[in-house]
Amino acid sequence: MSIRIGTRGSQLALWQAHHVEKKLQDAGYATEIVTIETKGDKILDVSISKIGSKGVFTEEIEAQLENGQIDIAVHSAKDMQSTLPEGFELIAFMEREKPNDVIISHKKNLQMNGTTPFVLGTSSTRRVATLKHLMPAIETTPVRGNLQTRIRKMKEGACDALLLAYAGVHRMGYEDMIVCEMPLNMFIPAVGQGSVAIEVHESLENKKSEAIRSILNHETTEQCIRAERSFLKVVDGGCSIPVFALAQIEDNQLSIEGGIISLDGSDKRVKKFSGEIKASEELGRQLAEEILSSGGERILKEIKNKINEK
Ligand SMILES: NCc1[nH]cc(CCC(=O)O)c1CC(=O)O
Repeated sequence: MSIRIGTRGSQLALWQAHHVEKKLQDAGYATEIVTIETKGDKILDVSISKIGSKGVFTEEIEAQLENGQIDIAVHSAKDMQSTLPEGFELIAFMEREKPNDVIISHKKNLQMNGTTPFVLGTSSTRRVATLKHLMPAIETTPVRGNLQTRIRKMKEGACDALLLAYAGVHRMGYEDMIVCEMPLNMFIPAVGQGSVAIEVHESLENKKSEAIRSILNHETTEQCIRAERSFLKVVDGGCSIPVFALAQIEDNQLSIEGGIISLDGSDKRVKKFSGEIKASEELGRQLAEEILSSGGERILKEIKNKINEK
Protein backbone atom coordinates (compact mmCIF):
# COMPACT_ATOMS: atom_id res chain seq x y z
CA MET A 1 0.00 0.00 0.00
CA SER A 2 1.53 3.23 -1.16
CA ILE A 3 1.54 6.54 0.74
CA ARG A 4 0.28 9.38 -1.42
CA ILE A 5 2.09 12.64 -0.68
CA GLY A 6 0.40 15.90 -1.68
CA THR A 7 2.44 19.03 -2.33
CA ARG A 8 2.45 22.35 -4.13
CA GLY A 9 4.44 22.44 -7.33
CA SER A 10 7.14 25.00 -6.57
CA GLN A 11 10.70 23.71 -6.51
CA LEU A 12 10.93 24.33 -2.76
CA ALA A 13 7.69 22.43 -2.13
CA LEU A 14 8.86 19.57 -4.33
CA TRP A 15 12.21 19.43 -2.54
CA GLN A 16 10.31 19.11 0.74
CA ALA A 17 8.03 16.40 -0.67
CA HIS A 18 11.04 14.43 -1.94
CA HIS A 19 12.69 14.83 1.47
CA VAL A 20 9.59 13.24 3.03
CA GLU A 21 9.41 10.59 0.33
CA LYS A 22 13.00 9.53 0.96
CA LYS A 23 12.41 9.04 4.69
CA LEU A 24 9.27 6.99 4.06
CA GLN A 25 10.99 4.88 1.42
CA ASP A 26 13.98 4.27 3.71
CA ALA A 27 11.46 2.94 6.24
CA GLY A 28 10.11 0.53 3.64
CA TYR A 29 7.05 2.34 2.29
CA ALA A 30 6.10 2.80 -1.32
CA THR A 31 5.24 6.42 -2.08
CA GLU A 32 3.73 8.60 -4.73
CA ILE A 33 3.97 12.39 -5.06
CA VAL A 34 0.86 14.29 -6.16
CA THR A 35 1.39 17.91 -7.23
CA ILE A 36 -1.50 20.29 -6.51
CA GLU A 37 -1.86 23.88 -7.71
CA THR A 38 -3.31 26.32 -5.16
CA LYS A 39 -4.88 29.77 -5.44
CA GLY A 40 -1.74 31.29 -3.97
CA ASP A 41 0.35 29.77 -6.76
CA LYS A 42 -1.93 31.22 -9.43
CA ILE A 43 -2.24 34.79 -8.15
CA LEU A 44 1.21 36.29 -8.52
CA ASP A 45 0.49 39.95 -9.17
CA VAL A 46 -1.03 40.79 -5.77
CA SER A 47 0.83 40.66 -2.48
CA ILE A 48 -0.37 37.97 -0.10
CA SER A 49 -1.26 40.57 2.53
CA LYS A 50 -3.77 41.95 0.01
CA ILE A 51 -5.27 38.60 -1.00
CA GLY A 52 -5.82 38.32 2.72
CA SER A 53 -7.90 35.17 2.76
CA LYS A 54 -6.74 32.36 5.01
CA GLY A 55 -5.41 29.20 3.45
CA VAL A 56 -4.61 30.50 -0.05
CA PHE A 57 -1.83 27.94 -0.27
CA THR A 58 -3.69 25.09 1.44
CA GLU A 59 -7.37 24.91 0.44
CA GLU A 60 -6.98 22.76 -2.67
CA ILE A 61 -4.55 20.47 -0.86
CA GLU A 62 -6.91 20.04 2.09
CA ALA A 63 -9.76 19.13 -0.27
CA GLN A 64 -7.67 16.20 -1.52
CA LEU A 65 -6.74 15.14 2.03
CA GLU A 66 -10.40 15.12 2.95
CA ASN A 67 -11.57 12.99 0.05
CA GLY A 68 -8.63 10.60 0.39
CA GLN A 69 -6.92 11.36 -2.92
CA ILE A 70 -3.77 11.97 -0.88
CA ASP A 71 -2.79 10.57 2.55
CA ILE A 72 -0.53 13.36 3.78
CA ALA A 73 0.32 16.89 2.74
CA VAL A 74 3.79 18.38 3.03
CA HIS A 75 4.13 22.07 3.90
CA SER A 76 6.69 24.53 5.17
CA ALA A 77 5.64 24.68 8.82
CA LYS A 78 5.71 28.46 8.75
CA ASP A 79 3.11 28.65 6.01
CA MET A 80 0.51 26.92 8.19
CA GLN A 81 -2.13 29.11 9.82
CA SER A 82 -2.36 28.73 13.61
CA THR A 83 -5.82 27.14 13.54
CA LEU A 84 -6.45 24.55 10.85
CA PRO A 85 -9.94 23.96 9.47
CA GLU A 86 -12.06 21.43 11.40
CA GLY A 87 -10.86 17.85 10.92
CA PHE A 88 -7.26 18.63 9.94
CA GLU A 89 -4.14 18.35 12.04
CA LEU A 90 -0.36 18.53 11.86
CA ILE A 91 0.98 15.13 12.90
CA ALA A 92 4.70 15.71 12.44
CA PHE A 93 7.34 18.43 12.36
CA MET A 94 10.59 17.41 10.72
CA GLU A 95 13.98 18.37 12.12
CA ARG A 96 14.45 22.09 11.82
CA GLU A 97 17.18 23.72 9.76
CA LYS A 98 18.81 26.93 10.91
CA PRO A 99 15.75 29.16 11.37
CA ASN A 100 17.55 32.43 10.49
CA ASP A 101 16.70 34.91 7.79
CA VAL A 102 19.51 35.71 5.36
CA ILE A 103 20.28 38.33 2.74
CA ILE A 104 21.29 36.95 -0.64
CA SER A 105 22.58 38.80 -3.69
CA HIS A 106 24.03 38.10 -7.10
CA LYS A 107 26.26 41.16 -6.66
CA LYS A 108 29.59 40.08 -5.27
CA ASN A 109 30.63 43.50 -4.03
CA LEU A 110 27.38 44.49 -2.38
CA GLN A 111 28.09 47.18 0.23
CA MET A 112 25.79 47.08 3.22
CA ASN A 113 27.62 49.57 5.41
CA GLY A 114 25.36 52.48 4.51
CA THR A 115 27.85 54.17 2.15
CA THR A 116 26.02 53.12 -1.03
CA PRO A 117 22.23 52.97 -1.11
CA PHE A 118 20.71 49.64 -1.95
CA VAL A 119 17.25 48.16 -2.31
CA LEU A 120 16.28 44.98 -0.52
CA GLY A 121 13.47 42.84 -1.92
CA THR A 122 10.96 41.29 0.46
CA SER A 123 7.18 41.12 0.72
CA SER A 124 7.04 39.99 4.32
CA THR A 125 5.64 42.59 6.73
CA ARG A 126 7.75 41.05 9.51
CA ARG A 127 10.94 41.49 7.53
CA VAL A 128 10.12 45.02 6.35
CA ALA A 129 9.19 46.19 9.85
CA THR A 130 12.21 44.57 11.49
CA LEU A 131 14.52 46.13 8.90
CA LYS A 132 12.99 49.56 9.48
CA HIS A 133 13.54 49.06 13.19
CA LEU A 134 17.17 47.94 12.91
CA MET A 135 18.40 49.64 9.74
CA PRO A 136 16.00 52.48 8.86
CA ALA A 137 18.24 53.64 6.00
CA ILE A 138 17.63 50.49 3.98
CA GLU A 139 15.02 50.80 1.26
CA THR A 140 12.77 47.78 0.64
CA THR A 141 10.60 46.78 -2.29
CA PRO A 142 8.04 43.98 -2.55
CA VAL A 143 9.15 40.98 -4.61
CA ARG A 144 6.82 37.99 -4.93
CA GLY A 145 6.87 34.56 -6.48
CA ASN A 146 8.74 31.41 -5.67
CA LEU A 147 12.43 31.53 -4.87
CA GLN A 148 13.58 31.09 -8.46
CA THR A 149 11.24 33.85 -9.66
CA ARG A 150 12.44 36.23 -6.98
CA ILE A 151 16.07 35.60 -7.86
CA ARG A 152 15.29 36.20 -11.53
CA LYS A 153 13.55 39.47 -10.67
CA MET A 154 16.54 40.54 -8.59
CA LYS A 155 18.93 39.82 -11.45
CA GLU A 156 16.67 41.77 -13.80
CA GLY A 157 17.11 44.77 -11.53
CA ALA A 158 14.01 44.78 -9.30
CA CYS A 159 16.34 44.97 -6.28
CA ASP A 160 19.96 44.55 -5.26
CA ALA A 161 19.41 41.79 -2.72
CA LEU A 162 16.67 39.59 -1.23
CA LEU A 163 15.80 38.85 2.37
CA LEU A 164 14.76 35.20 2.71
CA ALA A 165 14.63 32.25 5.05
CA TYR A 166 17.95 30.40 5.22
CA ALA A 167 16.08 27.10 5.00
CA GLY A 168 14.69 27.76 1.54
CA VAL A 169 17.98 29.20 0.26
CA HIS A 170 19.81 26.13 1.55
CA ARG A 171 17.29 23.63 0.15
CA MET A 172 17.43 25.27 -3.28
CA GLY A 173 21.23 25.34 -3.31
CA TYR A 174 21.73 29.12 -3.33
CA GLU A 175 23.98 29.25 -0.27
CA ASP A 176 26.84 30.75 -2.26
CA MET A 177 24.72 33.89 -2.75
CA ILE A 178 24.36 34.56 1.00
CA VAL A 179 25.94 37.89 1.90
CA CYS A 180 24.62 38.22 5.44
CA GLU A 181 23.03 35.98 8.04
CA MET A 182 20.62 37.80 10.36
CA PRO A 183 21.33 37.14 14.04
CA LEU A 184 18.47 35.30 15.75
CA ASN A 185 18.25 37.66 18.70
CA MET A 186 17.78 40.76 16.52
CA PHE A 187 15.83 39.22 13.68
CA ILE A 188 13.47 36.68 15.26
CA PRO A 189 12.06 34.38 12.56
CA ALA A 190 8.46 33.60 11.70
CA VAL A 191 6.74 30.88 13.71
CA GLY A 192 7.75 27.47 12.31
CA GLN A 193 10.44 28.80 9.99
CA GLY A 194 12.90 26.10 8.89
CA SER A 195 10.77 23.03 9.57
CA VAL A 196 8.63 20.89 7.29
CA ALA A 197 5.18 19.96 8.64
CA ILE A 198 2.95 17.00 7.78
CA GLU A 199 -0.79 17.56 7.62
CA VAL A 200 -3.51 14.90 7.59
CA HIS A 201 -7.29 14.75 7.73
CA GLU A 202 -8.96 12.83 10.56
CA SER A 203 -10.30 10.34 8.02
CA LEU A 204 -6.77 8.89 7.65
CA GLU A 205 -6.51 5.53 9.38
CA ASN A 206 -4.93 5.91 12.85
CA LYS A 207 -2.40 3.16 12.31
CA LYS A 208 -1.15 4.75 9.13
CA SER A 209 -1.03 8.19 10.71
CA GLU A 210 0.97 6.89 13.69
CA ALA A 211 3.42 5.01 11.49
CA ILE A 212 4.04 8.13 9.38
CA ARG A 213 4.45 10.30 12.46
CA SER A 214 6.99 7.92 14.00
CA ILE A 215 9.13 8.09 10.86
CA LEU A 216 8.96 11.82 10.16
CA ASN A 217 8.52 13.61 13.48
CA HIS A 218 11.48 15.20 15.28
CA GLU A 219 10.61 15.44 18.95
CA THR A 220 12.59 18.57 19.85
CA THR A 221 11.46 20.43 16.76
CA GLU A 222 7.87 19.48 17.50
CA GLN A 223 7.97 20.81 21.08
CA CYS A 224 9.47 24.08 19.89
CA ILE A 225 7.03 24.61 17.06
CA ARG A 226 4.03 23.64 19.20
CA ALA A 227 5.13 26.38 21.63
CA GLU A 228 5.48 28.90 18.79
CA ARG A 229 2.15 27.94 17.24
CA SER A 230 0.39 28.26 20.56
CA PHE A 231 1.83 31.81 20.77
CA LEU A 232 0.54 32.50 17.25
CA LYS A 233 -2.90 31.16 18.04
CA VAL A 234 -3.40 33.55 20.95
CA VAL A 235 -2.05 36.56 19.06
CA ASP A 236 -4.25 35.44 16.16
CA GLY A 237 -2.53 37.58 13.61
CA GLY A 238 -2.99 35.94 10.27
CA CYS A 239 -0.09 35.63 7.87
CA SER A 240 0.36 39.31 7.10
CA ILE A 241 0.82 40.48 10.70
CA PRO A 242 4.46 41.04 11.73
CA VAL A 243 4.67 38.66 14.68
CA PHE A 244 7.60 36.38 15.35
CA ALA A 245 8.65 33.71 17.81
CA LEU A 246 11.44 31.21 18.20
CA ALA A 247 11.55 28.41 20.76
CA GLN A 248 14.73 26.55 21.60
CA ILE A 249 15.52 23.66 23.94
CA GLU A 250 18.63 23.63 26.05
CA ASP A 251 19.43 21.65 29.20
CA ASN A 252 15.92 20.20 29.30
CA GLN A 253 14.39 23.66 29.34
CA LEU A 254 12.29 25.21 26.63
CA SER A 255 12.66 28.92 26.09
CA ILE A 256 10.55 30.94 23.72
CA GLU A 257 11.29 34.48 22.61
CA GLY A 258 8.88 36.43 20.48
CA GLY A 259 6.66 39.41 20.00
CA ILE A 260 5.14 41.88 17.59
CA ILE A 261 6.35 44.97 15.73
CA SER A 262 4.43 47.88 14.21
CA LEU A 263 4.47 48.05 10.39
CA ASP A 264 6.81 51.06 10.40
CA GLY A 265 9.19 49.39 12.83
CA SER A 266 8.87 52.13 15.43
CA ASP A 267 7.14 50.09 18.13
CA LYS A 268 8.35 46.63 19.06
CA ARG A 269 7.47 44.29 21.94
CA VAL A 270 9.68 41.28 22.64
CA LYS A 271 9.66 38.95 25.64
CA LYS A 272 11.13 35.62 26.60
CA PHE A 273 9.73 32.78 28.71
CA SER A 274 11.40 29.57 29.84
CA GLY A 275 10.13 26.45 31.54
CA GLU A 276 9.69 22.72 31.35
CA ILE A 277 9.55 21.18 27.89
CA LYS A 278 6.24 19.52 28.60
CA ALA A 279 4.72 22.94 29.24
CA SER A 280 5.63 24.09 25.71
CA GLU A 281 2.16 25.18 24.66
CA GLU A 282 1.52 26.89 27.98
CA LEU A 283 4.77 28.85 27.57
CA GLY A 284 3.68 29.99 24.12
CA ARG A 285 0.35 31.15 25.51
CA GLN A 286 2.02 32.99 28.39
CA LEU A 287 4.31 34.78 25.97
CA ALA A 288 1.37 35.83 23.82
CA GLU A 289 -0.66 37.09 26.77
CA GLU A 290 2.28 39.03 28.15
CA ILE A 291 3.01 40.59 24.73
CA LEU A 292 -0.65 41.54 24.21
CA SER A 293 -1.09 43.04 27.67
CA SER A 294 2.13 45.06 27.50
CA GLY A 295 1.14 47.10 24.45
CA GLY A 296 1.04 44.38 21.82
CA GLU A 297 -2.74 44.46 21.65
CA ARG A 298 -2.72 48.12 20.64
CA ILE A 299 0.03 47.51 18.05
CA LEU A 300 -1.98 44.59 16.66
CA LYS A 301 -5.14 46.68 16.40
CA GLU A 302 -3.30 49.47 14.56
CA ILE A 303 -1.81 46.99 12.11
CA LYS A 304 -5.19 45.39 11.40
CA ASN A 305 -6.73 48.82 10.78
CA LYS A 306 -3.92 49.76 8.38
CA ILE A 307 -4.16 46.48 6.47
CA ASN A 308 -7.93 46.80 6.15
CA GLU A 309 -7.60 50.34 4.75
CA LYS A 310 -5.66 49.02 1.75
N1 LIG B 1 6.77 32.42 2.75
C1 LIG B 1 7.28 31.49 1.80
C2 LIG B 1 8.18 30.50 2.44
N2 LIG B 1 7.70 29.49 3.17
C3 LIG B 1 8.75 28.76 3.65
C4 LIG B 1 9.92 29.36 3.20
C5 LIG B 1 11.29 28.92 3.48
C6 LIG B 1 11.43 27.57 4.11
C7 LIG B 1 11.11 27.50 5.56
O1 LIG B 1 11.07 28.51 6.28
O2 LIG B 1 10.90 26.37 6.03
C8 LIG B 1 9.56 30.45 2.41
C9 LIG B 1 10.45 31.37 1.70
C10 LIG B 1 11.03 32.47 2.56
O3 LIG B 1 10.38 32.93 3.51
O4 LIG B 1 12.15 32.91 2.29
